[in-house]
Amino acid sequence: MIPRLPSYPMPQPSAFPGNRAAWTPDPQRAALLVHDLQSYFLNFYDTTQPPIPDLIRHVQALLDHARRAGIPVVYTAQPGDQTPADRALLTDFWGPGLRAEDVQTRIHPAVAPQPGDTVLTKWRYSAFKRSPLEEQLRAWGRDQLLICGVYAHIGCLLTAAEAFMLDIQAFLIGDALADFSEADHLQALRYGAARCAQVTGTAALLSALTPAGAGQWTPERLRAELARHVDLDPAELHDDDDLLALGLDSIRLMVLVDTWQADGLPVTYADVAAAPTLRGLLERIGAGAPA
Ligand SMILES: O=C(O)C1=CC=C[C@H](O)[C@H]1O
Ligand SMILES: CC(=O)C(=O)O
Repeated sequence: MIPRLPSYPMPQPSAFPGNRAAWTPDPQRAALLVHDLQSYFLNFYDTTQPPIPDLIRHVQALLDHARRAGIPVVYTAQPGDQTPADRALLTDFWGPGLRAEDVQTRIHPAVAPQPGDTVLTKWRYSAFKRSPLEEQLRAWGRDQLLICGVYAHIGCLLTAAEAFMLDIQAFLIGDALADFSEADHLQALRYGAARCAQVTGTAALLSALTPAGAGQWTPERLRAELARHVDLDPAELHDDDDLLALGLDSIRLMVLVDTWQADGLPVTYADVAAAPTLRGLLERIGAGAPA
């Protein structure tokens, strides 16, 4: 009952509507919602064509950052073979829905849940309906919901609207959504920005979620700082050298971790002790492999 969905260019932040609210995403208040990115819903697109590759790439970036920053990740996924009683009026609009086959119900493998993520069963357009989402957010002490996934003008927008009515600040990540058409996508963003949500883009959101000091710890600065503490010239410190074996003592390591944490880096002493190399540290803070 869902039509074949056309390719259209992923809306760019320059085309996003102006926001009525002025909410600031906060890594201590936010949870990331990956909305219904199941193969069933994506397979109505040619997933090799826009907007899907951008959608997947942006959701991957959001997931990587959220998991590194300790922002809870929540997925919603509809069950297959829903009974008529469970599905109720959805059947009148969308037919019987997903079959209970992994090839339909699975979250797209490129953005699959990982240990520590939360996966909620989705029963209605809004992710809050017949779900513990609200209770879970309250339990986490989080009142911001960062929304990505499909479909923008249906479940993503209505979840944002219900969040708004629950006094939860909803952020529609405009270039990490997909919809039935470009017009539907843009209309969802316009409605959200004007009535119930903050519209943002992936890059701007990730920047806003990255504490100010974090960007100061470039790979080069980290290499120089670590080399200094093991009496080496930076060029002599190799990416996979064991820093503890080179003489970095535990007290010094704790001081370094305190400094990095104060600058907003999502790194703990245990992280470094588990992978005491420059490469391990850079991967942990999301700076990728050393230059
Ligand atoms: O089959 C369904 O349940 C649906 C199809 C398309 C969009 C709706 O949000 C979803 O409920
Ligand atoms: C995909 C879907 O279930 C929704 O948009 O609500």
